[in-house]
Amino acid sequence: MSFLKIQRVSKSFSANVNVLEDFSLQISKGEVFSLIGESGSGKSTLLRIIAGKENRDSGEVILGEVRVQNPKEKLVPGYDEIQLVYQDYKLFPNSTVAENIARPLLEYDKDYRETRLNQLLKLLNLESMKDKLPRELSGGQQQKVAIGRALSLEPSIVLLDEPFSSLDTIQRRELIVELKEIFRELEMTVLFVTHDLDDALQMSDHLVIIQKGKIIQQGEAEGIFMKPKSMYAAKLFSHLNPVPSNKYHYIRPSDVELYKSKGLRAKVQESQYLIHYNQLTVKLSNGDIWKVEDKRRVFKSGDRVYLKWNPEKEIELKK
Ligand SMILES: Nc1ncnc2c1ncn2[C@@H]1O[C@H](COP(=O)(O)OP(=O)(O)OP(=O)(O)O)[C@@H](O)[C@H]1O
Repeated sequence: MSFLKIQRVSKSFSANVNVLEDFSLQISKGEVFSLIGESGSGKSTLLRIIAGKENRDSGEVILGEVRVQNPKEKLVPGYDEIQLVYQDYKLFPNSTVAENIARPLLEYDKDYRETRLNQLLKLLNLESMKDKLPRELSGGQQQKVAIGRALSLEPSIVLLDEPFSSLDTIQRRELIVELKEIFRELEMTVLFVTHDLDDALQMSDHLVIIQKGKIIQQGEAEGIFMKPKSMYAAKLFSHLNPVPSNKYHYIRPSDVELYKSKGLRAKVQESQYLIHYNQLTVKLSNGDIWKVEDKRRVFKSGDRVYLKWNPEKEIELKK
């Protein structure tokens, strides 16, 4: 049964430009969804609307049994049970890790506050750092403290708005893996917004792809990879090579095999060393430029190469 229901939400900031258009999405309790879309596609606006921090023009957001009210309908906008964490979520610089995490609990009784704080420090593996100040921590640890603060009020949903984009790739990957485990343990419902497909996949198999304020596809990542419904969804995963014999068909570089004779003839224009293969830019006799993967690293610029692929791997895209 759906826990978060977003029903036909629309929002515009200026006339004739809808940032969100008739947007609907449902998430069950304990599910983690990754929402991916390019800059300006309406991701942050959506999260702010879900959190009750931005007025929607129409539509409803329901969490459990509760209708999320617009800020204009509420004296204090937002809800304790819906926590939004974003990139420049500021920690209090002169407060310790423990004080930062427990800050939202100041009105609760001392015993509960201490028990909850200790639970969170343990969960987030921050016990040894509880007396440190934010500036003594790495960027990843600081973001964990921010997540700890968001979790302190025992929210029923956490909305993450690119909270890791200031971290380097290694820190980011490690933090995502760690948080994923924590969310699983807490059976937390999470909506993670990013523009990076790798980050999205690290966090969850369930992708929601948005473009210009509308969902263009959602579901398991593998299904979208195999059967993307649009060029944008397809290209999130890899480059696409146009198949010469059918103007609606494309083949991914990883599905093309390379031979020294027999197949579709092409000439290597460039070879780029990448971690798992050399990426070749090749030119077909019809002038098309393809990207293919030379996994054995044998072809050089200027070489002839012959290409073959399984037609079942071709992706059909009509638009
Ligand atoms: N308060 C606002 N006033 C006017 N326009 C706004 C406001 N907030 C967002 N917008 C506009 O709405 C559109 C969507 O913005 P939003 O921040 O939701 O996108 P996003 O997908 O989160 O982008 P990014 O990945 O760059 O953060 C943008 O064109 C933005 O300029």
